Amino acid sequence: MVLADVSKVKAVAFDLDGTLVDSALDLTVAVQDCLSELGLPLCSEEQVRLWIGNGAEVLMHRALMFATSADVEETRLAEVMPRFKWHYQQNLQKHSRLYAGVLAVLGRLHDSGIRLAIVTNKPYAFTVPLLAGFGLSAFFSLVLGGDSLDKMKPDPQPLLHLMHEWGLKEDEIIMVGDSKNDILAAKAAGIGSIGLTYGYNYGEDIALSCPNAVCHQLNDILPLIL
Ligand SMILES: O=C(O)COP(=O)(O)O
Ligand SMILES: [Mg+2]
Repeated sequence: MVLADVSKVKAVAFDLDGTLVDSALDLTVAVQDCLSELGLPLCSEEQVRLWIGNGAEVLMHRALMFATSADVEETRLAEVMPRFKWHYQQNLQKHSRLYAGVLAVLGRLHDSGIRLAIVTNKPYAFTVPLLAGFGLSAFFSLVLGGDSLDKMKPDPQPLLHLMHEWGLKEDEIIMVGDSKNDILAAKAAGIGSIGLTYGYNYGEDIALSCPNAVCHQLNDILPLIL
């Protein structure tokens, strides 16, 4: 590593999907329910894993493009989104699972006095119940969804907002995530990042985005931060 001076790190911004929660199967089921209602061909979980990363609307846009083999009008997407949201809300947590070590790692950081935030591209309305359902709410004093501000990752806006809210300098916070959007957002905000290899990153190697460190399991971030 790596991070310039870990002794300065006071806060960690965590990504959610592909970092703390493996949510791909529940997202797949919601996408498939929508496609099925529309009489369109279904997609696979493998495909959905490649489409996750830019929020629910882009996910559904990619699914519709695949299923219709055509570009998707904004109006069509706007009609479908309420159905996607309805389906996903029914089964936010049916198949989703925490990745190995999540509770222990968050507990350790929290107990060490590190402030924790969620900075996800997942819509806020799904993020809050999912965190609650997995017993994670108490770890996070700030939760930003993909629709909480004007812009989402890879734009730095959510991270800059968090740093402003908590009065943090660039070397006092790091971003931990599975996607190049997390690493790009961190770089644009001027902060360090740790890339995780087990999540969803459009089928690409997270190392190609040049995070400050790459970890294969969440547990491995602890010695880099504490
Ligand atoms: O919902 C998405 O597309 C990605 O969510 P994430 O930012 O938590 O990975
Ligand atoms: Mg992610």
